[in-house]
Amino acid sequence: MTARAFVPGHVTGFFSVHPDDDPVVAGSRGAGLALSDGVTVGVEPVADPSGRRLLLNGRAVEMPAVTGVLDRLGADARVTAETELPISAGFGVSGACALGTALALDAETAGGHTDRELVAVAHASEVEAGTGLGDVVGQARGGMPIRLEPGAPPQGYLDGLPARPGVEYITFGGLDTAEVIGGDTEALSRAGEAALETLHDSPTVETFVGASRRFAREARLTTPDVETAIEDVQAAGGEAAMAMLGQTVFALDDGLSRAGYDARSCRVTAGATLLEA
Ligand SMILES: Nc1ncnc2c1ncn2[C@@H]1O[C@H](COP(=O)(O)OP(=O)(O)OP(=O)(O)O)[C@@H](O)[C@H]1O
Ligand SMILES: CC(C)(CO)[C@@H](O)C(=O)[O-]
Repeated sequence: MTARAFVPGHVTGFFSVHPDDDPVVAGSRGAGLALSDGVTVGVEPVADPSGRRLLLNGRAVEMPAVTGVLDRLGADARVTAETELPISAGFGVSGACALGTALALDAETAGGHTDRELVAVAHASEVEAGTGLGDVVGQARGGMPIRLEPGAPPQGYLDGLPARPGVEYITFGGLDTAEVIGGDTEALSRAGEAALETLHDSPTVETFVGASRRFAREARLTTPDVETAIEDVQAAGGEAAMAMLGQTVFALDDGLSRAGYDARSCRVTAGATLLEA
């Protein structure tokens, strides 16, 4: 029997970058959505490092965030990840694989870690890999996480919006997260901090989407396809913004399909959890 965990996809609407020498403390502030479209991760312990594999939708891939989790937990395993989400398109698939591996591995090996410790292991591995800063803590919390302080708890501190809206999304292509967060992030972070202030002053779903839309433009991250889709959704009376960090647009409720797009539909959902055997 292999232990399995479900980790929601996580779309960040806006963020600021907060580096630190300690990868548990480093991270981002910002806000996002945990989605019912996510990643189901199974682990099967193996005898030694030569047996380590990550199969993503059946294909052998490299994901340093997952390798980091195995290293930190001192374990060797064959990891299988199944997802309907696009990779590198702003859904935190690597964070989901890291967190799912940590949760399932602990269950499989009766490893004796607490939730908080496993979240810290996955967060630190994701930060070191350079593939995310805030997805893991958002995926662990679920709902509409607001990351008030960067890093994994107890340094990191989250609140959230209690709303659970329907969400649609469409992807026009990927963006290299490591390239963006490894580059000059000063202007981006200023825009992210301003967006967090805006949401703090008016903590509603509509403010979240509006502040995210403004952030994407101020940070100069939108592409022509993304801009057009956002404008089309607004013209049809809906609310949409860009998913960080991908060429992806998300909309509230049926905003994209009402604007004529062939979008995928899901919901805001609860945080990561082990699945029944
Ligand atoms: N087919 C693939 N395309 C892109 N990346 C892949 C693929 N297979 C495996 N990977 C690995 O998956 C990880 C993708 O991380 P990346 O941060 O770009 O995307 P993500 O986790 O889906 O989320 P986000 O876009 O929200 O940052 C990398 O570690 C990369 O090496
Ligand atoms: C950097 C990031 C946008 C990548 O998905 C995310 O991890 C976040 O919000 O910190």
